[in-house]
Formats: sequence, C-alpha cells, structure tokens
Amino acid sequence: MTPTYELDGSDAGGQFVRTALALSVLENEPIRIENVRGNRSTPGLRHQHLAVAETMVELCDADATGVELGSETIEFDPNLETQGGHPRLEGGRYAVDIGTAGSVTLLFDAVLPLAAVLESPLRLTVTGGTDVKWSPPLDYVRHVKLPLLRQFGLVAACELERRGFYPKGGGQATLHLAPSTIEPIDLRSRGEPDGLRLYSTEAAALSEQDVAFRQAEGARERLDDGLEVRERCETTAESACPGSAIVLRLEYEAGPGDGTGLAGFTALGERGTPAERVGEDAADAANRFLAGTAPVDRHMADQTLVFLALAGGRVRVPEETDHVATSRALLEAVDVPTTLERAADGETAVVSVDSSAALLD
Ligand SMILES: Nc1ncnc2c1ncn2[C@@H]1O[C@H](COP(=O)(O)OP(=O)(O)OP(=O)(O)O)[C@@H](O)[C@H]1O
Repeated sequence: MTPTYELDGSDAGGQFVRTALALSVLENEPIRIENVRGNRSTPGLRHQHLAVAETMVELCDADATGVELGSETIEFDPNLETQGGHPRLEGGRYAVDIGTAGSVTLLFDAVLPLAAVLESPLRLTVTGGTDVKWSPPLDYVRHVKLPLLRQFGLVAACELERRGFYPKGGGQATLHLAPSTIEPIDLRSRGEPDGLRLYSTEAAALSEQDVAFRQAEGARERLDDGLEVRERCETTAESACPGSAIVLRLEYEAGPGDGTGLAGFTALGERGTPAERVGEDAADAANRFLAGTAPVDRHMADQTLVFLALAGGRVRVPEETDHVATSRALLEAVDVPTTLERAADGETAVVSVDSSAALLD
C-alpha cells in the first residue's frame, strides 16, 4: 500500500495510535505510523494498543502490516466501500479480549468517532480493565463523556457487565454505537455550577472496609461549599481482584449558545491509600475546575478534538496538555488544521477547527 499519510509517533503515546487509526477510517485513507509510542519507556504496541489496532482491522476488514506486540511501525489501509464519496462502515457484533488489565474504555474511545461513518448499529464487547490508571474510568464514559457528546449527535451507550481492576483485569463492558450525524461543537463558556453526581465503587473484596462509602464521604466533605450533591451512588462489584474507583460528574448551566455543561473528576483506589483520600483527590480536581473558566475537564479536552475534526467547532480547554498538543499535531498531519487561541487568563485556550476543513464537510 502507498500511505496517504506518513505519521511519526516519536513524541507521543498510545492516544496518537488510537486517534490516527480512527482518522484513517474516517478519511478512508491508508496510513503508516512510525515510532509507535516513541516517547514511552516501552515503545511499540502494548496489549491495549494492539487490541485497538486488531479491532480496527477486523471492523474494516482492513489491510494492515505490523499489527503485533512490540511493533513500532504499522501500516493500515481501511479500504472501505464508499457511497456518494463517503466511506461506509458496516456495523455488527464484535467481541475483543485485551488479555490483560489494558483499558476497555480506551478501546471504546478509538471506536466512538466511527459512528460518523457507520451504516448499521455496532455492538462491541470488550474484556480487560474497566477502571485502570491513565484511562477514563467506566463511569466517566457512561456519565460524562457519552452524555456530553450526545448533545453533538453521537448516539452511543455503554453497558457494564463486570468491573475489571489492575492487575487482573477480567472486566467486561459493551459499547452500543449507532449511525450518528455529528454536529459542530461549541463549548466555549460555562454557566453556574448546577449540582454534582457521585459514583463510588468498591470490589466486593473491599466491602467490609466500606470503601465505596468512605470514598464518597471523603469527596463530599472536601467539595466546595454550596455544591449540591444530587445523586450519590455507591456500588459493590464482583471482580477478579480488589480495586475501587470514584467518579464525580459536575453539572453546570450552559453558556449562551453552548451545549449543556458536564465535567468529570476521577480517582482510583490504591493499596496503602486511605479510601477517604481517594474521594478527596477527585473532589480536589473538581474544586480546581470550579476555580477556572473552561467548560470541559482536562481529559475531555483532548478527547473532544477528534469530534472537532469531524464536524468543526470550538472548545475552550482548561490548559494545553501534552495530549492536546499531540492531538493537534496529528490533526495537522492529516490535513485538518486547528487553531489555538490563548485566553487573557494565560491558562485556558480555545481550540477550533474551521468547518470547511472538517472531515464531514
Ligand atoms: N482520569 C481520567 N479520566 C478521563 N480520561 C482520562 C483519565 N486519565 C487518562 N484519560 C484519557 O486517557 C487517554 C490516555 O492516553 P495515553 O496516550 O496517555 O495512554 P495509553 O494509550 O495508555 O498510552 P501510553 O501507554 O503510551 O501512555 C487520554 O485521552 C486521556 O485524556
């Protein structure tokens, strides 16, 4: 294959690989990625990224080389059928086992934007870690990310079958994705906070220590005064090994012309860390957010960029994280230029994609 885009992952990690594969499908153009996860201490595809690449190959029936553990160069050609010049992806039922505690939700992240080219519903069941480090905890996806993107046309739901924590994984969740018309995104300002929902989970092995309750209490006591806790959900989950997680969903009034505001703050339990501290860490992140002005949290900031690429629009991000910077560089490399305008506060910035440059234009 002759790749349309030659991409260099030297300065990036797994997110670059996931987003590059999704963009290749959305543009229906072959890509070559060199120096996969080049700035990580263990470069190349690890189990989580390999599962993403294998899933993309399976969904598209794509031609690919280098899709193996440790690989630092991948070629991928989605080669989809087109209709009226637009790529069309058949849905169907798929099941993937990451084989480790690798993140289930990051696999969902890679697949979510494909809703824009889906022809029929897709159902993807993934086995791995549902609540593991350096990735969105499952309740963040269910209660923050999907409801936020639903406002811009993404039709998706996530069903949890079993929690999976580090190191054993073994969790399972299903993503239901329907053909979606993604609308331009406008998330620039935010209104007053309008309450908070709290989702605290413990593995059954930790129920005697009341971990879910103590996490929730830790968060509640630490949250800024005046923030109403509208829902408090504490659950005990069967899982292959102990673990716990807390997700805070902050709701706020939408700014003029903007979508409804949602932001999420999360923390995971760790051996040696008191459960109250876990709740406090999530609450501290929420309090920091409330002191700022951005309408999305720092993780949603990089996760919305691929949707901006689809339909265009603007998002005010709390800061230009490394993930935002690498995502912008990647979009530039596939001919979707973005602009970043720093605000007078010196921290937030508005990232925009002109609708004429957007993939669905
Ligand atoms: N607590 C969290 N809540 C929501 N999203 C998160 C959270 N932590 C990380 N993420 C998201 O998970 C993604 C992690 O991407 P990243 O490339 O760092 O990880 P990775 O695939 O594990 O690769 P690598 O091993 O190369 O770091 C980013 O999109 C980030 O926004």
